[in-house]
Amino acid sequence: MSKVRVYEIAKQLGLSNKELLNTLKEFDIEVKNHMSSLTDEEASIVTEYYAPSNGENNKEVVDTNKETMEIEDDNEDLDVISIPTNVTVKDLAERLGKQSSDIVKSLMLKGIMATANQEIDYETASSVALEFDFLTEEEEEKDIVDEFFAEEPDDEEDLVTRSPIVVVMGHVDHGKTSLLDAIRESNVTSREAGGITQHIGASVVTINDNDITFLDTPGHEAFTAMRLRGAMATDIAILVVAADDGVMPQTVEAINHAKAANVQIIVAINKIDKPGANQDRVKQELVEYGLVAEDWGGDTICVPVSAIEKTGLDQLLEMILLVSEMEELKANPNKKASGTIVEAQLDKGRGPVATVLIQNGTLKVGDAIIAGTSYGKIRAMIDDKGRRVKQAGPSTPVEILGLSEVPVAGDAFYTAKNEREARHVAEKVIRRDREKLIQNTPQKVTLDDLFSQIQAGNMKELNIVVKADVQGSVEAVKQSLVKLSNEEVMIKVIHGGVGAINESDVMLASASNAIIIGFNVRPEASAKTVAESEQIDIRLYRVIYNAIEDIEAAMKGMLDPEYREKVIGHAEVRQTFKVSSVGTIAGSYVQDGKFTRNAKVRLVRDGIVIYEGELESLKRFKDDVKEVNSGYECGIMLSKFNDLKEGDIVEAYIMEEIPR
Ligand SMILES: Nc1nc2c(ncn2[C@@H]2O[C@H](COP(=O)(O)OP(=O)(O)OP(=O)(O)O)[C@@H](O)[C@H]2O)c(=O)[nH]1
Repeated sequence: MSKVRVYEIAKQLGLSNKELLNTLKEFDIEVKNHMSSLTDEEASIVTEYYAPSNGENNKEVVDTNKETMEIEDDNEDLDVISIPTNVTVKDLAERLGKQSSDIVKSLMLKGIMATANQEIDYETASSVALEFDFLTEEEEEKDIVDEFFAEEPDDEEDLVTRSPIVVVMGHVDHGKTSLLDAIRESNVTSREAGGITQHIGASVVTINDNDITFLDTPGHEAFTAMRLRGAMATDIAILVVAADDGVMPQTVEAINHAKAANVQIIVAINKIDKPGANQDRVKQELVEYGLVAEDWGGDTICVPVSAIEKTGLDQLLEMILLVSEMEELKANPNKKASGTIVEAQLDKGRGPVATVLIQNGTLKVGDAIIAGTSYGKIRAMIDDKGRRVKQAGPSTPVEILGLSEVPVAGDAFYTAKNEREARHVAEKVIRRDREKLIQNTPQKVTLDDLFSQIQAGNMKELNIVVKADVQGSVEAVKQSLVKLSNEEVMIKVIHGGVGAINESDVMLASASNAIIIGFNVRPEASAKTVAESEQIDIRLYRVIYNAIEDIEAAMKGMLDPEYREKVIGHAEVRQTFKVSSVGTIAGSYVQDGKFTRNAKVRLVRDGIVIYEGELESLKRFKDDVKEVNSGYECGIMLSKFNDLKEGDIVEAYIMEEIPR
């Protein structure tokens, strides 16, 4: 029985595939799509249906039928390609082996204007393909991003032991950097001369033929930043505690961070060479935090060391190996590599440079990788000893060149089949990120919507710019704010400075999606304009406590100021008159907005607020008035404040209810 395809008959009858498919349905002829075949009998049913009723035309129908069958023979030569439900003109062109311009032209003839990057639907794509003698079938829809990132579990027999990845944490000045340096140096001298360590963000130390990978950035901040991005790149945390100082606030933080991340802790009791060193006190204090030393009956390994005198280092390294052996750290070196970006920056000469830590598989020069929205083919790889390498296996850190842009530290990286796939996935990720952003973050972060953003998982880091009248306040605010960080959101003061809030503060806030907090300072006029257009939340306070309270409340979704101040005008003091028994009257000029008698006011001198209160009186010439508009002069007296000077700015504001 000969067969003919639906689209062929549609073409013969001058119908769209859809129309014909509908008709077939009416005749109860079951077909899946326009690629489906019809029997002669089925074909003649529809051709007859569409044929004019006179005899001549009937003959034509028969002829048509014949011609259709001839076409079928031609079909044997036609290639079939699969295309997705929605395909870009460019992608279709690639699949057809044509130029995008050929497709654009063909679409144009159909009355469809489309650019190379525009998507067209399956029907349209299919009709274009036909013109280039290609039959199409619809590709099953798959989320290529999900599919790409879905990792296949490894078979037990493919797994081999890998070396541990270690981070050093502890309180400031307890010797994290010194200890790392000492470990690296002692390791270098044990090798032949010339093995100079290259700073790539992580380094490999060898002891008794076993490797240990150390992340170079000490401290739990970097570690937590990575963890917040979902990267779990460390196996063991070395908690450095100075024997002369004991457990301090950041020691406790480090313990908590390591515990939260389920990372094994090894305690290095450092500075044992110092006269005030007291190891027992350290062990005693650690008990409070659930770390009981082995010689005290617990299971926490404590190693006494001196980074300065380089004692205890080998023992520490051996303990790391012991713990990693117990942990049975494994990976499969025989597959495409995946891991974490440890560090990344833009190098003037070499372009985007990133240090990656391979966690599974083997990375090779020439591999195409994707990390966040960055992708590319690896041009070169350099290890921590500064040597060029061709490939790197699990637990190895290498610096790589060849990425399209600088990835974010903490991002995971994956290997693609080729550069084309890497680009394709990156583009999809970018598009998806953008859609997500548009969907979930209609605007920049504000304290009012902080809670909902945290809940939606969009906010993992609240960036803050702090401006204050004196350096002391900047520091105080910084410290108290950072302490508010919790499991869900990390508060980061990205910039702190003295003086009025200026345009560059706002630009910085905009670029880093930050909010601005000001203490006893005001935004400059230009900063305000930019802040409005960029939708940057600027919060002004006179008391640090209030700021802490607000942010804390916002993080819990309980921010309550139902009123928000609205600045209604500014006036510049041009002349002052002292009137005995009354006080100082400021002859002022309303620069913008207006002044109303019942408005609240603040006096700003060089961007610093020096008074906040009420208007004592508002006059035009000798008369009391209810309001003065911009462009007019007026006399202003402040309630219980007389220290007005020429050039001061009086800001008028009202408290306005904000709709929730
Ligand atoms: N006596 C003695 N001093 C040490 C030892 N280890 C570090 N120090 C000193 O302690 C100070 C702080 O050491 P760092 O290595 O900078 O400490 P850190 O923990 O990395 O400090 P931050 O990076 O600022 O958090 C330096 O002056 C070191 O010389 C030690 O074993 N013995």
